Amino acid sequence: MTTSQSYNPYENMLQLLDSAADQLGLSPDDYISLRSPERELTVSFPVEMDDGHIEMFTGYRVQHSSSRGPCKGGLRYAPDVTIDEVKALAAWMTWKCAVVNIPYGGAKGAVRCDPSKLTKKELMQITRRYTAMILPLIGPEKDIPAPDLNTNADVMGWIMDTYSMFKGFCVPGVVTGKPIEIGGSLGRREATGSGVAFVTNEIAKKMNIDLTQSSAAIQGFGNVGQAAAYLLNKEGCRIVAISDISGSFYREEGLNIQDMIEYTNHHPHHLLEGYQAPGITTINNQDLLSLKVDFLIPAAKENQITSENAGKIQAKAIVEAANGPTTFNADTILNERNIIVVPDILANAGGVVVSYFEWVQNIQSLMWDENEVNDLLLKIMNKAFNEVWSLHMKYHSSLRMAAYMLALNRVVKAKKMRGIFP
Ligand SMILES: NC(=O)c1ccc[n+]([C@@H]2O[C@H](COP(=O)([O-])OP(=O)(O)OC[C@H]3O[C@@H](n4cnc5c(N)ncnc54)[C@H](O)[C@@H]3O)[C@@H](O)[C@H]2O)c1
Repeated sequence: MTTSQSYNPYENMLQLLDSAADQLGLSPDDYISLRSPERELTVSFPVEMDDGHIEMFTGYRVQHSSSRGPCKGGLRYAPDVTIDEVKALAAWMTWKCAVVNIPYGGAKGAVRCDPSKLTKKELMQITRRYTAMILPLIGPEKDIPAPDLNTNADVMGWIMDTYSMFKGFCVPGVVTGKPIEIGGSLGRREATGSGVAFVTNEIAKKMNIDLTQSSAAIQGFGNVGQAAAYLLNKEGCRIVAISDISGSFYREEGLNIQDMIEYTNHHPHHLLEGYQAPGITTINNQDLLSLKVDFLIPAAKENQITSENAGKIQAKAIVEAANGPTTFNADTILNERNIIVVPDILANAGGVVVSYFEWVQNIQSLMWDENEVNDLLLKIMNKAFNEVWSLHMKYHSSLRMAAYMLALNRVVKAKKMRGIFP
């Protein structure tokens, strides 16, 4: 990872927000309240570990905006997560939900912990206690968590159960990304990757790149990276490089994605660590980012494409599957170098769109089939992509700026219609 000492994701988000507001000709009064989150909660709590000792954990839940509906956003587990990271991620959720025009605001949560060093029981205790601590903030009408880095359907199931125990009845709509058996939606697990594959297809068409003759490098091989790799590969794109936290794997003729997914399924921490196959070489994680490919897909975490490595990128387009992988300064360099960036708030919105479908099914006690889910997902992603593209053409702006303008305009309109309380 390229870590610039001064990098602050929230500052990064504010720079973009101010630029978009400027382009839209908004006055500070129109959007000043969007420069700060509506609510921030920091919690500290003890957990009895398997060996009997007590360990303290810190968690966060930040609600950036509820102007367009209940707050919505993932929960991440990471040892180095900061409140500014969570604040930025919460704001990105507000913009993302507005870009795809679903009736949510933005939120995000985190617990400072390293799941690779925890047993399943410890992870469950942490999740249950964290849920209890943030209980007053969450609920189907208030704020609905979902999976993010290092969290998954199991974690969502424990949150749903803990919340339901406090309420005294089953409340599936309190989280999305749950196991199917307890109210999860068909298609949710692959949804973010499906959206990434969809926008990669669309941008390929705009760039006159034949997807079946194209190549891609993917950083990150978790929930999102795996689904994106699988779907793009299925459509004929050659995935030449994939990395995870354990290393990067390269094969010019293309990697066997199914084999790699199966390998991670059997690894205790779902990693590619030790993966071997004919023709595969290992490369440096940084070198993956500068490979000569059609599409570079960062699907790991924020702050990966920085002013230090943006000049070395050789991909024709970057499709941001991760949240915030590109810094503000790196974005300027990429624009100057005419490298197209499909921004995170559009590219990875498939997950929250199907989370929305899951919530709709939960509150109506309905179950949609997978085709219904996928058809509606593609319809929404298609509309959002075209709206962003139209603004990009109209204002000769980057796709990121166009997406921010689309989102900000929607949120500001909602705020104006509601007025200021009291
Ligand atoms: N899960 C979702 O539905 C969803 C939706 C929208 C956006 N996102 C974003 O997508 C990104 C990935 O989320 P996820 O749910 O797939 O997480 P995950 O924990 O399932 O996977 C993350 C992957 O990134 C790898 N990784 C971490 N640091 C790395 C590094 N320095 N170099 C290379 N690989 C590294 C990990 O080993 C893992 O393979 C995050 O930015 C997340 O916020 C996720």
